[in-house]
Amino acid sequence: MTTSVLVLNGPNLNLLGLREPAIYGSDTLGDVEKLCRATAAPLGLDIDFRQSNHEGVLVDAVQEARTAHRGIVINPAGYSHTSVALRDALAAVGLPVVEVHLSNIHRREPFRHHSYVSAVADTVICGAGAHGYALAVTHLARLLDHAQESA
Ligand SMILES: O=C(O)[C@]1(O)C=C(c2cccc(Sc3ccccc3)c2)[C@@H](O)[C@H](O)C1
Repeated sequence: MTTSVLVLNGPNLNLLGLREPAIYGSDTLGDVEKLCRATAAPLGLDIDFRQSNHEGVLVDAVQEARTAHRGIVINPAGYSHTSVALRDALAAVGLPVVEVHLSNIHRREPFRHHSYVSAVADTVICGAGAHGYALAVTHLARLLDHAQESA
């Protein structure tokens, strides 16, 4: 049975690759999606890859994942630093969560150093660019394998 995971992307990531390549790299979000799918397939994972600029749409996607998916990779983008609602949704669904940031948020402006999501994430990966998504998918598979072992 194939295991399905949600890869959820926050605001403005649909514009990825167009500007600030020194910070976010030159990959587009489409490139990131292809990388996630190529990483997931040999691990027996299916990917539901989504992006929204709207906080409520992201909250709805997290809530839907409770019954539709086994785990979540999330780049909350700007909502990392502001959204208690997104944090609460992730805590409520009780799925394994890997938070990913393309940039090293701890080496940027102070307002980016805190993420509300990190307090409810199992793992946080930041500063590895698009490769961070491959690391996140790989690690989520490991978390799920462990969950199966302990079940
Ligand atoms: O590093 C990240 O992935 C991050 O999550 C992503 C963010 C982000 C914010 C706005 C746009 C983009 S992508 C982009 C960058 C430049 C031009 C167009 C799109 C990413 C930041 O809000 C976060 O602080 C950090």
